Amino acid sequence: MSLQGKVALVTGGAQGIGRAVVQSLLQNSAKVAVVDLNKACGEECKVQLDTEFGEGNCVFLQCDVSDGDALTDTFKRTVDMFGRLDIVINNAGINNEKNWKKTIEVNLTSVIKGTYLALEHMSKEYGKEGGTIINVSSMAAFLHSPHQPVYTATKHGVIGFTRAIADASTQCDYGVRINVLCPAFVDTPLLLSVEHEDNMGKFVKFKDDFKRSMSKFGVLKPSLIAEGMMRLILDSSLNGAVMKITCSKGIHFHTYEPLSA
Ligand SMILES: NC(=O)C1=CN([C@@H]2O[C@H](COP(=O)(O)OP(=O)(O)OC[C@H]3O[C@@H](n4cnc5c(N)ncnc54)[C@H](O)[C@@H]3O)[C@@H](O)[C@H]2O)C=CC1
Ligand SMILES: CCCCCC(=O)CC/C=C/C=C/C=C/[C@@H](O)[C@@H](O)CCCC(=O)O
Repeated sequence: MSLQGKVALVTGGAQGIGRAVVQSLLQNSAKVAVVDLNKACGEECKVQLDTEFGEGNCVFLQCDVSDGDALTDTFKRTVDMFGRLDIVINNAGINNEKNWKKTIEVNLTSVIKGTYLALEHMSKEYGKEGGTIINVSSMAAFLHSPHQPVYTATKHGVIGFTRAIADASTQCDYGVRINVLCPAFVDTPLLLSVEHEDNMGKFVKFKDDFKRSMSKFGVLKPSLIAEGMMRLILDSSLNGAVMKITCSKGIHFHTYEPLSA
């Protein structure tokens, strides 16, 4: 499967799930813009990726995705540098129940903004050639964890927004497929946030329940999430799909009952 000639932008690409996805994209010969707030981690990531895949195939762009103007500029810089845009992964996310407004900005508002920017650069509506967008939600959208009410709300929002805009893409012939990916627990630095009052606020008292939940459901490897992501990128039949990845069922899709009158 070759993505030769394709250009991808991955938010939160410097570590965790985003980084695993960046590696898969490079392995499949895409050019990649690694977009992340963390400058040190992004620069270290770029050095390692250059060593593994050769210089000129990826770029690190520091950006806070919750800053709309900065995100707009980052998309423009990617297209200026690589000449086009074909794949956008809105992946950056945080777990912060204490600063819950920030959680909404990063996990939901920036996904909406990132989708609209992606459409400006890829949609036939704007005279572009089409492409594909994947928004990262979570299995938290299918549970109602008492330990993460706002995180959970943002992940529900990402699914609702993605399914609606995917329908708009079909109806208005954007030529862009838009899908959503919902992983269960994944072995990344994000999981450490449950230990900290700065992240969890008053819900930190539930940290042991959280850990029991991780033991019960298991913890996935980032490489499996990247595998799911590649399926969403390459399967041209998928639009508005809700991919779930869990230890018990692996990569599979959520099905919705058709609405009756
Ligand atoms: N790790 C897990 O168990 C699960 C994670 N997810 C979701 O997957 C996505 C990625 O999570 P992980 O890789 O686990 O997290 P992580 O914390 O390991 O990596 C997230 C990356 O996003 C970057 N980031 C954070 N805020 C940013 C901002 N404002 N602007 C730009 N970059 C920013 C961080 O610097 C970091 O490099 C998130 O949306 C998360 O909610 C979903 C389900 C499970
Ligand atoms: C520390 C904060 C980060 C939050 C991490 C998450 O977003 C992960 C939330 C994970 C929930 C995992 C649930 C897993 C459930 C499954 O094993 C299964 O029982 C659910 C039903 C399967 C299905 O419907 O496909």
